[in-house]
Amino acid sequence: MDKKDMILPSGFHDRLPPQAESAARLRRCLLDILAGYGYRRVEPTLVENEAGLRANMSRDAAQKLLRAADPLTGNMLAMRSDMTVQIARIAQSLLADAPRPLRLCYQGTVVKLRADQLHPERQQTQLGAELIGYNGPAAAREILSMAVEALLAAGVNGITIDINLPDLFDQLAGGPMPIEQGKRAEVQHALDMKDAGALVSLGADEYMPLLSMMGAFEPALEKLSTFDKNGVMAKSIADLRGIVAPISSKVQVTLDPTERHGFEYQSWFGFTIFARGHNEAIGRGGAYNIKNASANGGAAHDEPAIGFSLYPDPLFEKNGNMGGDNFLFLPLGHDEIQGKKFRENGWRTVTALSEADDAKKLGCSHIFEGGALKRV
Ligand SMILES: N[C@@H](Cc1c[nH]c[nH+]1)C(=O)O
Repeated sequence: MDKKDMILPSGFHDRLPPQAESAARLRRCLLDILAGYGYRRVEPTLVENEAGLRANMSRDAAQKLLRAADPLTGNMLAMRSDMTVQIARIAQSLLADAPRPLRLCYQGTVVKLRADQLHPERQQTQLGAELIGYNGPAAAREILSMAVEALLAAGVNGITIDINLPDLFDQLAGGPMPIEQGKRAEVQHALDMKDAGALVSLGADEYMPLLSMMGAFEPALEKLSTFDKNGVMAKSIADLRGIVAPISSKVQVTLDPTERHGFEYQSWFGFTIFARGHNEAIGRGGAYNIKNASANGGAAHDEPAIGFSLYPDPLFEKNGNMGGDNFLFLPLGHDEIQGKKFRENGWRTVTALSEADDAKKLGCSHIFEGGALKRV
């Protein structure tokens, strides 16, 4: 094989020991917490028909799919870039008749078409949970608590949860603080950019206070309730307090009501997860509605759902402890029964296959010699 053919495409990397093992341990630990909360595991396919995958995706996200024509059928195929939309498809088709609320969890690799400077990786691990059939405050509380518990169990430090209200602007603009339809996209963009000048020039001064409402959760929520003169958000504000209560002493919680970055389909509630030492978010979640898929013979109505996805790869890279203190070299002619016992007791045995094998070179910490365990 030509050496240059062995170079991987940009944005793709193999994971080697010890990171690959640390990654497996971390995934197991996160998934065990989700399983403990009654979330059943699903394994969606890596590749789907592009049209099916797009059905629950925004146009923007669909444009970032890595596609290829299927030589068997000529159909356009795509690799998944977000497993949440696959869970939505499964909930509406194969599991349309399963009782609600339906709790599912998943873990797998997702791929995107392009990398950018901020996100150089095109292949990522995605791991998460989705609760389908109800997305009110009680569901939000469960999902958020579970995400935090999983990350804490996995030893992630310095967690910050940023709470967002992705459809807040739509709610206000279509209700108590009207903005004419034709102008909404521009005002929304000004809010997204946190651009006070643009808000003024668009005549949306009323919305200015929203820009300064980000920060520590309680004070920011207090500001939001002062801003909410007519009390239209009073219930949502009380709900948010209830949702955050179980995690507020365990992690840092912030509020950024107008932030929508990365929320492709979430509705009344969203959150972004950060961990100390990582500039990029390590997870995201929120409430959304699964579009009616009755045309495929599935459920005949939109379904509320809520969930979260973690992107734990950066955590693996930092957890690269070789963990090599239990590698035991078994020389030629050792007792195989004894070897089995060692494995049962947690040793990882490396069996000599020829005289040339060397315990030290093979990374072993111990050797079983003359009936005794010795350090290498
Ligand atoms: N899959 C979404 C997060 C999410 C899961 N469930 C609801 N929202 C993302 O990666 O951005």
